Amino acid sequence: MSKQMSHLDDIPSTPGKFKMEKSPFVHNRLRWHSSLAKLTFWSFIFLGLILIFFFRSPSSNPLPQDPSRRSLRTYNWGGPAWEKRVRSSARVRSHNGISVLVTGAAGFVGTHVSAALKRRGDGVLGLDNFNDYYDPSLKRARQALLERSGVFIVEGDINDSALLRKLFEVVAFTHVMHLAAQAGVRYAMENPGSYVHSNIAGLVSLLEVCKSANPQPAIVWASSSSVYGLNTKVPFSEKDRTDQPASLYAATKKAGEEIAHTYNHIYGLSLTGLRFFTVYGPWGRPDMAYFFFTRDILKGKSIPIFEAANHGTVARDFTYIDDIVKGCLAALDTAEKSTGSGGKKKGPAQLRVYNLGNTSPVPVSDLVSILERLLKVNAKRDIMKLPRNGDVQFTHANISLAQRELGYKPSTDLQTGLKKFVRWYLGYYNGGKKAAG
Ligand SMILES: O=C(O)[C@H]1O[C@H](OP(=O)(O)OP(=O)(O)OC[C@H]2O[C@@H](n3ccc(=O)[nH]c3=O)[C@H](O)[C@@H]2O)[C@H](O)[C@@H](O)[C@H]1O
Repeated sequence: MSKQMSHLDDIPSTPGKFKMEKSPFVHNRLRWHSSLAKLTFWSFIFLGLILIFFFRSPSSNPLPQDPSRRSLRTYNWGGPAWEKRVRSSARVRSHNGISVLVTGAAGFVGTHVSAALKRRGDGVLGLDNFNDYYDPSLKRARQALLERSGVFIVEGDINDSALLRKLFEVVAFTHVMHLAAQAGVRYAMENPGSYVHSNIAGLVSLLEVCKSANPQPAIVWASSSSVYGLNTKVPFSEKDRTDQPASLYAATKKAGEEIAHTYNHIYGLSLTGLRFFTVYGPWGRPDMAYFFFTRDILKGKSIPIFEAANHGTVARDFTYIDDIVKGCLAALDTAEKSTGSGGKKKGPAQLRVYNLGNTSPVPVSDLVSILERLLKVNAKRDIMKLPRNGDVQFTHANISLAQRELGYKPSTDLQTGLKKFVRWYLGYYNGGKKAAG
């Protein structure tokens, strides 16, 4: 009995399914068949699970656990009709105009820059992956807006090198305005992979294609004020250290600046990084404080207002979108040509970094007071300690370099800019009745 028990214990089966025989041969065969049946059964289950996962997955990305895969959908592109739209959108319509590929064109800054370029007769082609970091319907509305002015946005990811190569095959872009990125300082703790995917891998993917393009385009791209990290000397100057980022977002933007240096050095790509300081305005990003404060004040929800240690003020050098757009266009207009060709450097090329800020930081509590006045609603203020999740206490740009070399001169104060934002917000969300998501 005890022997039989030990055999039974050996057989990985549901009791009662097998009639146990005494013969060791029959017994062994049974064991063999049973193991085979088990193996087949589990193989089918395993295969089934793989297939279910595969078909539920929006792409065949081999990194299914990677949270950044959100944006790696498969996109439809190519074909004669598609190429025609690409060409027509990128066609220069003014004397001395430039032809620009704008990545992140359905984003906040991307939409405004694309529209401004198109208005002055430049050729503009947009590229955007329409990911769902925030409400994609807002991105679709921006797309519709651009479409009406003749800007086509290709749906695709900057990590798709085949798509990028195709775009450069169809159009000889003179410039790339690279604004596609994973933004937001606090979200980096929730989804770090998406920052590496867009801000590092995506940037390299784009630069790889640009370096091989013939002619190579000049590239202007969005860095961030967050590269100044924990610096305490203000205002922040381009000469200051940028080696103590407070968030992974900041670290990826800083990495971008170093990557830009490398591509400039090895391949002769002309590269200009713009350090944006908390850009706000109509068609803005719902993940930013001024935007969701507006939504929550209107809803009567309390809003968390951060405060530094010992009731220290948290402040930002809020910069209005129209000023940023002027800075972007000036950077494109002053960008020198890349010097390489066929993937080889032919001579030194331009490498620049500029602060694009407003030079007048405003405490976050003042931002809330302005919103209260504009919305005619009192906010329910929930003062809380500045969390250690990526935020820095203050930002303040020294813009003298951009002033000197780009003619950059911001002219919109926070009160005026927020007035325009609130007007847009109330119109877009139907008088505040349809709240932002
Ligand atoms: O310049 C940049 O490079 C970055 O600007 C922006 O980051 P930030 O300056 O952090 O903007 P934003 O989140 O609107 O917080 C504004 C203020 O509200 C405070 N804040 C925020 C949230 C909250 O719940 N409470 C609060 O007080 C908060 O402490 C802060 O003082 C872009 O999002 C980022 O993508 C990048 O481009």
